[in-house]
Amino acid sequence: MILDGKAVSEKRLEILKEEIEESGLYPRLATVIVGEDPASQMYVRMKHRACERVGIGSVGIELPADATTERVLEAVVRLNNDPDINGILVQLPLPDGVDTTRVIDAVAPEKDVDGFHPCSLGRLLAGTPVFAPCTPQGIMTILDEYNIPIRGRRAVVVGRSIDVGRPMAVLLLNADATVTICHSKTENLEEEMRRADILVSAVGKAKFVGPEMVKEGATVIDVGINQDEQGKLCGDVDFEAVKDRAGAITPVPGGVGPMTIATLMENTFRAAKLRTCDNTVR
Ligand SMILES: NC(=O)C1=CN([C@@H]2O[C@H](COP(=O)(O)OP(=O)(O)OC[C@H]3O[C@@H](n4cnc5c(N)ncnc54)[C@H](OP(=O)(O)O)[C@@H]3O)[C@@H](O)[C@H]2O)C=CC1
Ligand SMILES: Nc1nc(=O)c2c([nH]1)NC[C@@H]1CN(c3ccc(C(=O)N[C@@H](CCC(=O)O)C(=O)O)cc3)C=[N+]21
Repeated sequence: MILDGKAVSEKRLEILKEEIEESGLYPRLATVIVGEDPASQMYVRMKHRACERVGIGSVGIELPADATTERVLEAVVRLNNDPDINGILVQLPLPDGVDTTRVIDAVAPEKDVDGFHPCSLGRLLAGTPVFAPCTPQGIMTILDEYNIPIRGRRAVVVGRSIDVGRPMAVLLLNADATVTICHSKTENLEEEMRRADILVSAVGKAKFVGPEMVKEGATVIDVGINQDEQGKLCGDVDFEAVKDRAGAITPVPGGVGPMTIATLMENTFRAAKLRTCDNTVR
């Protein structure tokens, strides 16, 4: 079975659009992009388009590639203090000269719709999440939409980044999976991966996952965004070789990627609601 993330994202965006309309709120997202990396510019454009579609206002702050950390922090602080802004997203990666940790830490936790602030990650770990990172949260939505059982199942996450691997493992743990996190120092990686009922690959290498790493019938979630030899967009999973062995699998494109953006919209609406109805964040 193909897990159609694109279709799930369309459905969720339609529901969200109605919810926003009914709420009478006008949520607003600010994006911050530093430099002119074409991929980052494309992602930010996609986010702004999604905002428009569901009735979220958006503003884009663009800073030059040679902006200092202080300059980026200044922009973030201004957005923190702007009562018209509910959500702040600093597009990653930042240029080498900018201290990414300081910038992420500067985002007001109640506006941290990306879920990368240590406060958001800590809450997730504590089991009381407010904003979970969009990519792994979007994956949980796909699993839920397709009724893939998680409780008691063995989940293996390959990758331990702050934005994907770690929060993915915690979300699966919070949903009662038995979770293993693998990374570049893992011994017997293939053996670990083959034990997975739910295998999530967030590595960033084309054709990283072959059929020999996948248990028959496993659910395979492909987070990777890579280019193949022809320069075509592809995931971490050798899709053609794995798809018949997997019980369910996400394609690239059309799998996890669209869910990341849909979840960002959901988080931004939640940020707007939080401000009007409670103050549990911070
Ligand atoms: N679809 C979407 O919405 C999104 C897709 N992505 C994509 O997902 C991929 C991963 O992103 P991200 O987590 O940010 O990337 P990072 O580069 O931050 O993390 C990659 C992880 O893979 C691990 N790794 C690298 N090589 C191996 C190996 N040979 N064996 C086992 N583990 C390995 C690394 O281990 P170690 O920690 O030891 O170095 C690291 O933990 C990328 O392709 C990215 O473009 C990212 C965000 C959103
Ligand atoms: N602060 C921050 N937050 C992020 O969430 C963030 C980020 N920085 N930096 C980069 C990564 C990457 N990312 C993707 C979003 C959508 C698709 C997506 O929609 N992809 C489409 C294909 C798009 C195409 O045609 O290239 C798909 O997979 O079907 C992919 C990747 C968010 N990221």
